[in-house]
Amino acid sequence: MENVVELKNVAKKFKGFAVENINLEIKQGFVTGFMGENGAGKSTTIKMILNLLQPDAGEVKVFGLDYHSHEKAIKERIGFVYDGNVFFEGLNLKDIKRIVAPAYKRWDDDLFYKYIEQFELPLNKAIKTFSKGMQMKASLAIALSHHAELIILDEPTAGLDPIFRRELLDLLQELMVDGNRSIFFSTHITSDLDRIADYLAFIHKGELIFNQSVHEVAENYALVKGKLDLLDRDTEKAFVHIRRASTGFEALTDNSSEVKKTFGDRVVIERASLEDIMYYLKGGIHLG
Ligand SMILES: Nc1ncnc2c1ncn2[C@@H]1O[C@H](COP(=O)(O)OP(=O)(O)OP(=O)(O)O)[C@@H](O)[C@H]1O
Repeated sequence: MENVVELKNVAKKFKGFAVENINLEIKQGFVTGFMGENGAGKSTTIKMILNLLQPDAGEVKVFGLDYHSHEKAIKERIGFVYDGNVFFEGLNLKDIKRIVAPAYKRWDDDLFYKYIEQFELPLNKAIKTFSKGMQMKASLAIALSHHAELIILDEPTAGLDPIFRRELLDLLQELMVDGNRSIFFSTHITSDLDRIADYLAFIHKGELIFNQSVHEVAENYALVKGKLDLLDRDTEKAFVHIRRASTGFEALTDNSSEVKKTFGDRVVIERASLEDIMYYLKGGIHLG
């Protein structure tokens, strides 16, 4: 399987925060959800993938190419979608198209108008009058009109109402029918990930905790409940984080089969939702 993005040992240090030793592969032809709590380092990582921020160490490759010698070729093939002031906000979509289109070799006017119609976006109204959702759609229409193979979205659904959110997710899923397109999107809304992600990358305090298919995550991670006397220095190693109460413990494991082997039916093993995983990892020091 080919990777559209490869980060090798990537690091970036800010005052009081660091993204460290990130090894991340984004698979071609799939939707990868990038999850992590506020301030975990999602935007920082995305900016490094887009070359908007240079890593202090490590290597970033997109489509197997590096920015050093292939910046233009890479950027032609990426669409970055977010709801900020991407465009001059006094301009309307017609003006923006006039400015943006010549920058892309593969710009497709017909496709642009098709998406404008599909997204019900006004061509002649200033972008500043657009709602958050409309801005997101405008940005997506532009990314799609230059046939971007890799679409990167930074928190595309944050601040959108539930209906719009669902519409956007459906749309992203439709885009995948095309074949070799890849989508990478960051979010902390776990239901969005449940809905469309094939792979999940999880970042916590600047460290990539895992990057697995949704099936692997469902297989490996589990919530385990049992009596306190089952825990000791050795058995605790099976858990990522443990919560103790007088009535017993509840813990998250990233190695469900090992827990089954160690504890058998002396514990109750339940499916861990993505929210459970985020919650436990957030509260957790890394054991084991
Ligand atoms: N240019 C910068 N200079 C200094 N610190 C920065 C800079 N950019 C980001 N940071 C810090 O890095 C940390 C991670 O920020 P980042 O935006 O990557 O998180 P995030 O996971 O995208 O969070 P959120 O979900 O809240 O958007 C934060 O503590 C932020 O203050």
